[in-house]
Amino acid sequence: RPPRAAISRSAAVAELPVQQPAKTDEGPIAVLLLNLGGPETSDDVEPFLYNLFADPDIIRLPPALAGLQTAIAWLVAKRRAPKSRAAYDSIGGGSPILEYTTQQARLLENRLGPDYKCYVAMRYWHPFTDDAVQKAVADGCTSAVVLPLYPHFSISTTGSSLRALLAEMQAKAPALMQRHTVVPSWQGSPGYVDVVAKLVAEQLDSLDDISDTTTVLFSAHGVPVSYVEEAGDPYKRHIEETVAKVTENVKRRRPATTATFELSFQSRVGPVKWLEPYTDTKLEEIGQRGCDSVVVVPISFVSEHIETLEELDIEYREVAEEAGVKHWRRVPALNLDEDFISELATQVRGALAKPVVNSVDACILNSFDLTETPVGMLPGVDEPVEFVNGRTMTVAITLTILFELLADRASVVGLLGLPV
Ligand SMILES: C=CC1=C(C)c2cc3[nH]c(cc4nc(cc5[nH]c(cc1n2)c(C)c5CCC(=O)O)C(CCC(=O)O)=C4C)c(C)c3C=C
Ligand SMILES: [Fe+2]
Repeated sequence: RPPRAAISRSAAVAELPVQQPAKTDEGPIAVLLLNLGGPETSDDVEPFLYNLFADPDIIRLPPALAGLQTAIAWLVAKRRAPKSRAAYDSIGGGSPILEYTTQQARLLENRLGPDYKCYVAMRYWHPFTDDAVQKAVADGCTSAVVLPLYPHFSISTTGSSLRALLAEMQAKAPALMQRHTVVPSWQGSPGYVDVVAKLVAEQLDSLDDISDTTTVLFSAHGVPVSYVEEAGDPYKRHIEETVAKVTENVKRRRPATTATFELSFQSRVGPVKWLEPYTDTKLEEIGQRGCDSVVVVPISFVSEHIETLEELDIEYREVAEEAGVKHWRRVPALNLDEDFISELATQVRGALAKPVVNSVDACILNSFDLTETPVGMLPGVDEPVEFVNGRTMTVAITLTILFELLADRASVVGLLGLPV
């Protein structure tokens, strides 16, 4: 993959929009809030996982295996579903991500006023990107601001969502295609840093009379190391920027604090190497070195969901306590915090005051070229890929069932390096 400076807009998208979105007599400005989505019920878990693993920006297969993407997604979703379902069951059967995102959209719309309408566009579960775009068109919106609810750019999150959005706008929303601007990432925005620091300081205060050996542990969702080292994903750099700025801000707010500040990565899936240190290993180390209190900060998430409510609050809390941590605090996600909603409004208004950044440029700014054939897709137009996928799916399902019958399947997924 070429270094960032070498990537330029391809001729195919040279005519993409440079028009600033604006309220027109025809309709309000759409604010498209991009997020991942999550299953609402136990029955949704497997199809949700299928949608996620069928995304070539999530499982980046070598070109030789590209035609197997859907079959592999089917296999991996099927195998992961029981574990995943149990996790969702432990937090009430589904993810609260839609509820929080819908409320965030409503509060943001109130904050922005009548010239704007906010729409939730989820990547892997309802309401999908196409639902959001269709709604905006039906409401008469002729321009849009695209705001990913991911402060840090990753190929696997914002990149993937922008790919889906671009395809949808190109096919069905020419006006929005002509007139949209994107906030590519907002990892260092003063308003964002400030609201996270405020929430961290509140948790530190709750430990004031109890402990003087506190570690503030920022825990970010991980990505495979290959995303950063081979594909040039800026995600790790973005996370590190936020952590440095929040740490500085907390120290300014609480100059007497003796806490130490560290970073780790959670939610690893599958056998490949992900960004390290892993949060569970880090928590063990913190307990073992005699630190008796920990403040965990879910740094890459803007609302509560499975990774905060189950992985951090249940699984990792237990790991920490077994390692000797006596006082566990978890900073809430940003959720409906008023300062956070103000920050979202600042991002929308800021985007309108700056030169237009269309979906392709937003990715190029982050070393990711949306106009290239995604890894995991065959070069060329979509149809042959679909055709190959359909055929190979049948063959692969048959092979999989044979494998299931004849072998320990862990060795099958291990061989392919797939997530389960
Ligand atoms: C916030 C940043 C996120 C990054 C980066 C990310 C990368 C990434 N995720 C997976 C695999 C899974 N993610 C799952 C759920 C999930 N992930 C994020 C965020 C990021 N993912 C969110 C907001 C959610 C939704 C949570 C919910 O409440 O529903 C899941 C499903 C849950 C599970 O079974 O663990 C999987 C699987 C990969 C492979 C990846 C990078 C390549
Ligand atoms: Fe994830």
